[in-house]
Amino acid sequence: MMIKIVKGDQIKALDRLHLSLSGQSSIELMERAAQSFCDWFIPNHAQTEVVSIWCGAGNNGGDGFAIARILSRKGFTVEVKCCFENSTKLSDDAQRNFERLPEIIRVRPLDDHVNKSTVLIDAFLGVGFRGALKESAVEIIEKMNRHSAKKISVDIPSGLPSEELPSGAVFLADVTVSFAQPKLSLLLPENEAVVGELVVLDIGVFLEVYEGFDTDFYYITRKDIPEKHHRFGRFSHKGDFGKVMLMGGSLGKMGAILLTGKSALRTGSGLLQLNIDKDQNLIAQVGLTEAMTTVDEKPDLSGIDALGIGPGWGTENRLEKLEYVLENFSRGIVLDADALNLISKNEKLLLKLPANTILTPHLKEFDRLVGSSENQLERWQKAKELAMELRIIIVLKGANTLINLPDGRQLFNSTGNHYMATAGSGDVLTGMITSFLGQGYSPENAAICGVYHHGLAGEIASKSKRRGLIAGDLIQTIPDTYIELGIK
Ligand SMILES: NC(=O)C1=CN([C@@H]2O[C@H](COP(=O)(O)OP(=O)(O)OC[C@H]3O[C@@H](n4cnc5c(N)ncnc54)[C@H](OP(=O)(O)O)[C@@H]3O)[C@@H](O)[C@H]2O)[C@@H](O)CC1
Ligand SMILES: Nc1ncnc2c1ncn2[C@@H]1O[C@H](COP(=O)(O)OP(=O)(O)O)[C@@H](O)[C@H]1O
Ligand SMILES: [K+]
Repeated sequence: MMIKIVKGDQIKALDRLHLSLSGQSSIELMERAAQSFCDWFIPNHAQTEVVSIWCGAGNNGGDGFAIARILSRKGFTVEVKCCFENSTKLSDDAQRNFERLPEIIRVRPLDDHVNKSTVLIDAFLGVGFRGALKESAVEIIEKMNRHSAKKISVDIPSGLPSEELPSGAVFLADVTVSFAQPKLSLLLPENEAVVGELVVLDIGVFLEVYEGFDTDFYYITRKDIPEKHHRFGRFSHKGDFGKVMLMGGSLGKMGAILLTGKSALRTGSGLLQLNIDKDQNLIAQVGLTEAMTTVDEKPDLSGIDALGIGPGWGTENRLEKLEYVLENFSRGIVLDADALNLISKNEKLLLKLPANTILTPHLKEFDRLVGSSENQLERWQKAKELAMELRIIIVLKGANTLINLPDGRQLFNSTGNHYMATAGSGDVLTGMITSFLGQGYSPENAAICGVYHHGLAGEIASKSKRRGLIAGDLIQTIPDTYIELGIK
């Protein structure tokens, strides 16, 4: 069961369902949210001198009061800024946490001046924000934005609607710490300057409660992954781990297909065959000693469990070969890079794609396939429609890669970071997804596991490599992702 991205105006109903199933009270859930926030905050902000928490009258403000109490008890100097006229306006749970503020915390009324703080926490407006901002709220948001402190939003930046772009003043966060599930607007690239870094914290909402909510958007988390993996036994042999063929590379671009090949092997493929141009054979054989090569225009596809096509391939004189493959192989295909560009130039190929073919376009490749979009919401919609129409899987790459399934579900990935925006990173992903297909995973699970492990490899590798991360580091780190997830 995967977390759904429930709409902002349904979150109250989601909470109620969780509370009735879990027997928890709403104030306990708020405490859990505040505690999760502090568990994330404390190790990351040990040097902070003053934390200024701007609290509204609703439950977002309630979270802020609870966070203030917890941080103060942990030794932080905390001040609370009241972003409401008087405390009679507070929601019940906000009121209770307001009353529990320790005396040591300085509580400043709306019109009071604010200290120079090192961190400003925005607990003014959360998912309860509706309609146009009141003038008084605009002023508060502008005041917060003028502050030079590091800015962190609780749940969602104040003034940002849950599913759209902001239409007026909005808090500009360096980091947004969202509870239970990311709100859809936090995943829009257009909102990057508003949201900053995105952190999503598990606050223990029961997975069962998501079932009744109507949305096609899901969020892939760590919990979803282990059960999707195959188990291999003591007597497993290399045939069980699958035989994959990769087609790609061309003069000057052999690196791409070698990266894809190494990635497939590191992901666990038992046998790898590279189908490359004859004059590049030596490079392939030397570059990847574990692989076999073929140079046939129409290679023998019998016995192949999965095919990955496109990295470094070029589009010149490839059409016939791609048609040959699409007509003669349907066991599991991943199309990337130049295979996608070839389709863009020959749209009729789209109709030849076997059901469940996996396409892995980045935004530009996707736009070349279907035409440009005004914004990301429109692009997501087009990806969903195309996946449904052709019964294929479209992996729309980027931060929070979106997997579009033939049944209309759209799954956002939660792993990865911007250090992965480096040449060849996509080639590595193609190798991983093809490898999982070859190991007998369903196309849906191959896409999910590929995307999740790829992002996780990026997270692990970037701990020591940061902006020096290269695609080869991702490949070397793939085995660590299995260790991290406890998968044998
Ligand atoms: N499971 C979870 O996710 C959990 C969620 N939790 C937390 O609850 C939060 C949601 O709380 P919520 O529903 O009380 O609403 P919230 O965001 O505080 O906003 C209400 C305030 O906004 C104001 N306001 C509204 N529109 C406005 C406008 N246009 N212009 C100006 N003001 C406007 C409105 O004022 P009013 O209109 O009533 O005068 C009222 O004061 C959620 O984001 C998360 O932080 C956790 O505690 C527990 C687990
Ligand atoms: N900012 C980012 N956050 C997370 N992942 C990213 C980010 N930028 C790129 N990636 C990932 O890196 C990969 C880049 O793929 P692609 O653009 O095809 O690279 P290349 O063509 O160089 O191989 C994709 O899997 C994408 O999801
Ligand atoms: K907020």
